[in-house]
Amino acid sequence: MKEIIGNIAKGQDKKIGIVVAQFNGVVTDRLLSGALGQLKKSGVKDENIVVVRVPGAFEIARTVNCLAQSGKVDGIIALGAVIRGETAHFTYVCEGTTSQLAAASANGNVPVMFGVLMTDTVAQATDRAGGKSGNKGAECATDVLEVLNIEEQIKQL
Ligand SMILES: Nc1c(NC[C@H](O)[C@H](O)[C@H](O)CO)[nH]c(=O)[nH]c1=O
Ligand SMILES: CC(=O)[C@@H](O)COP(=O)(O)O
Repeated sequence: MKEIIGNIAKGQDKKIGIVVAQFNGVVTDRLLSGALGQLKKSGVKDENIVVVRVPGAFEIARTVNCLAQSGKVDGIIALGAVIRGETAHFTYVCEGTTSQLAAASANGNVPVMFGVLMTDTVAQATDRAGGKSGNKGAECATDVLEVLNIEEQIKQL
């Protein structure tokens, strides 16, 4: 019986793309900082990271697909912060972003980590961007390296 589990220590040669929404930039900048810090801690070289800034969460998926099809990266981290307002817009931004990113990761050329916060309050978002609930960007950095290592091991079966 063979068992495969991801090893993030094997990420040094990987090229990672980060697509980050600028909407709620106070939060998304902290997500980005968490992701960059964890990638560096895991040995990913600075020259192997590309950061693409898009207006809002709804624009992330298209840019993720563009980056995935470019062949320039091995994995992608999608970062954003969608915070509920007064109208139904929140629901449709969340639904559209989630479904498109899920499809991009499942069907695309490279794994895509889902680091788009979807919260009812600013406090919930800041708690998850380096606050008491951790940093979703840092989590995604660990996760993308784990997935890439898993897929390398599968190819060697
Ligand atoms: N309300 C939030 C948005 N809204 C903007 C959309 O994401 C999109 O940029 C616009 O509808 C144009 O297509 N975006 C966020 O990232 N976070 C929000 O809370
Ligand atoms: C998630 C959103 O698009 C939201 O911030 C927009 O706010 P509102 O629903 O009050 O227009």
